[in-house]
Amino acid sequence: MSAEHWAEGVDQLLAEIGPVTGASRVWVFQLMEVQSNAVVQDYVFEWAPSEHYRQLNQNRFRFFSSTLEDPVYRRLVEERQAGVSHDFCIPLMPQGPLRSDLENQAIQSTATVPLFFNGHWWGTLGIDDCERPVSWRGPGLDLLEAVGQLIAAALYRDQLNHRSRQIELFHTLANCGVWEISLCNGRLWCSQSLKTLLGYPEAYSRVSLRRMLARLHPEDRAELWARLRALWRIAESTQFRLDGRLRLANRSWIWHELIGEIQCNEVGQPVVVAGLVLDISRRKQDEEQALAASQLDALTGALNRRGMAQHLETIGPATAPRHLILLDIDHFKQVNDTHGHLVGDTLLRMMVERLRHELRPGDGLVRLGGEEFAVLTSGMQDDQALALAERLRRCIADEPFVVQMSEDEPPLKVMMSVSLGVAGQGDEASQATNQLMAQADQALYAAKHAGRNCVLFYHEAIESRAVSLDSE
Ligand SMILES: Nc1nc2c(ncn2[C@@H]2O[C@H](COP(=O)(O)OP(=O)(O)OP(=O)(O)O)[C@@H](O)[C@H]2O)c(=O)[nH]1
Repeated sequence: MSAEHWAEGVDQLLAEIGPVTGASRVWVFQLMEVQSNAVVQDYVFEWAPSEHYRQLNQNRFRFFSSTLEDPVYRRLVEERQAGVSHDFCIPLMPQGPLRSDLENQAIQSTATVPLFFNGHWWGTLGIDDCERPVSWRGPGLDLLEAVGQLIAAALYRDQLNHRSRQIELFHTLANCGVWEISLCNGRLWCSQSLKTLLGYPEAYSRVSLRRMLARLHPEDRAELWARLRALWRIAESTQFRLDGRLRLANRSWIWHELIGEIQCNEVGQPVVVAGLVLDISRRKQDEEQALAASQLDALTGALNRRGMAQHLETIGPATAPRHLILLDIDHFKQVNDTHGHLVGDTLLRMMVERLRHELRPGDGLVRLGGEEFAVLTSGMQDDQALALAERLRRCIADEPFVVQMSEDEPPLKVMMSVSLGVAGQGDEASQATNQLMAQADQALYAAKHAGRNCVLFYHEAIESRAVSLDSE
């Protein structure tokens, strides 16, 4: 009987034994509920040689309830629950409700076999003969019992198939695999979905633990061992979670969460480690994007102060001279006052674009706030940093910004300029960033003082400021 088409299989089976027995009807009732004074059943399968004998579609057999008030019927039910088969030749039955009920259905003889599933009475397989008052005991009942066992086996297989389909579906939907390692013999078992994920063919019999661990990123493998060793010492059933990168069939490293449980035997010895592997690449991507976004200025896309701290951490303690260029837009208030804040915002964005073009990928462009920016560079000599600052000044001042706010209005041409102060860390790699910032700020202040739209290096700034203070 095909387990995939369990119901069709039962229909076919009934249709095969029906003609062989010459019966008027072969049927299956499914038990719904045994109440204190009644049994509720449903008529679920039927074979009959002609329409005349059909009962399945009659409304009275839909979830029909049979009372247990009749002691004969009550005993019949108790015996069915105990797995007993029955056969009745109706004219030979004692008078009573059961006989009347069978006579009302024009049954002359009948045989029934209880169907068991998971140790419980699941339903009843029956055969009715409306023409012959014969005894079904012997080969007839034996055949019915064999068929009953086939149906129960098919039911069981169907449920197992159903469960394994559900589990595989769950694995697929949840993007997860299941594994289990026996600590007694080091054997690994893994689910079909995990094998597929790792690129093993469906029929592959066993993935070795060594191969599986080789798929885990070396850093994460070390972390896994450290965790397991720590848990080992506690020696009690306990769970752990670890984010790790798995190398998949396509050789890409994909973030997964390993959720495992150490199971101990009765004397507290770890015997099994089992768990799940969940694809968390989407979550990791979202986290990385959120982190990156939290380090960027929302208006211009330049780094914000948090991003600047991260950038400084990434380049580490400077091995090569590091420079900080502070840049402040000249008379930006006037720009806002003349053209409005929206135009001001657009100009800020366009300005950042222009500055980016002059920078190398490793340089950090930071919006410190308002119309003040910083550029962090490393690997340059003082004169190179000064030249870069000068290029930055020119890229803003030399060309007007063309702003098209709406299609109905002509484009605006806005000239802008910036003042810049540069400070260098020189060979003193230990110089703190805020000290560098303070020096660049002094240079910027001096550049503003010197008439704006110019670049001053920290030392020059001091001198020029001294000169200008002298002349004041
Ligand atoms: N459109 C716009 N304007 C901003 C933003 N942040 C700050 N500003 C404006 O930038 C202007 C800064 O003005 P000030 O500090 O007086 O400086 P300034 O007019 O550029 O003059 P100097 O720096 O002395 O050359 C103010 O009008 C702020 O409103 C922003 O995000 N968008």
